[in-house]
Amino acid sequence: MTATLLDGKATAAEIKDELRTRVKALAERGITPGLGTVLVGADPGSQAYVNGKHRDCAEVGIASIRRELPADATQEQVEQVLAELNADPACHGYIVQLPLPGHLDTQRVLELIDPAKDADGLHPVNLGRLVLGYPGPLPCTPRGIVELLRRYDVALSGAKVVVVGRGNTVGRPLGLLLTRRSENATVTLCHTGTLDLASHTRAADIVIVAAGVPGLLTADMISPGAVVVDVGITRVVGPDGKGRYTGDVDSGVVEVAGALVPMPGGVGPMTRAMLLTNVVERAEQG
Ligand SMILES: Nc1nc2c(c(=O)[nH]1)N[C@@H](CN(C=O)c1ccc(C(=O)N[C@@H](CCC(=O)O)C(=O)O)cc1)CN2
Repeated sequence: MTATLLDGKATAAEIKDELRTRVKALAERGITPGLGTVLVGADPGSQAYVNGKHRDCAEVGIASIRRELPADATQEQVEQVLAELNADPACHGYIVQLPLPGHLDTQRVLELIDPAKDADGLHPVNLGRLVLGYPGPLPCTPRGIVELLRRYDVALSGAKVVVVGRGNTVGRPLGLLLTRRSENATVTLCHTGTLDLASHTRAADIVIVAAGVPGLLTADMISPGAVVVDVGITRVVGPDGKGRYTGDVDSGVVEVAGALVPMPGGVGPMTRAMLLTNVVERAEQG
């Protein structure tokens, strides 16, 4: 068996088309949605991701608001930028690109984002809303995974899903999303303390790996026909000395799985599309 690839890039393009229509409808009401980004320092990876977010904005008609600070910016300077974005009516949502330089208090910075403008959906208030089942912006990566599976008609209701990884950005909120009544999946959340990981993944209909451990999930760890989602993205240096990104799913899995969300071209593009969706939704709410 060779798995069907679930194409996050094509699906994200489809979502961007839909967003363009919604942005035009907003323009008729005199509203231009605006996404802000806060980048501290000059890490090339972070710069590339922020540039990508602004390219996405331009593609769908969202206004870009860029704030850039030097790597040695003080906590106060960063907090001042957040206060400005919180007060700016043209900014419907914004993100602080992570990771921040080590001398900054990341938790405090993230807590200063106005929860109503939290385009990443990671503010403690919004994660709390997710726990309670209240409406609010959803974390982009978990939302992107659920949306991709939905658009490919992967049945979630009643499915046994194993999520590997308990991080606050992906694993934990994903478990919450998948167990909502609307998704209705049965979720096992595995992590570094899980004994005999393979006994869990082998019993699953869907395995979602967000552990940040290259090649963690191998073909012998899944049941034939299972749906596998690779959320891992780790930078490794090859024998040629060149850097590249690798996922958490070993290349042999494609021969056993029924469907595979690959890395690259799977979850990453969906995450970007969900960021735009959060901003457009916020603008639609007025
Ligand atoms: N505030 C945030 N910071 C960070 C986030 C985030 O969601 N919010 N996530 C990552 C970086 N990131 C977006 O910021 C991001 C990473 C990777 C991709 C992506 O599309 N990856 C490609 C593969 C890699 C490549 O070709 O460059 C893929 O999966 O196809 C998008 C966004 C950390 N910081």
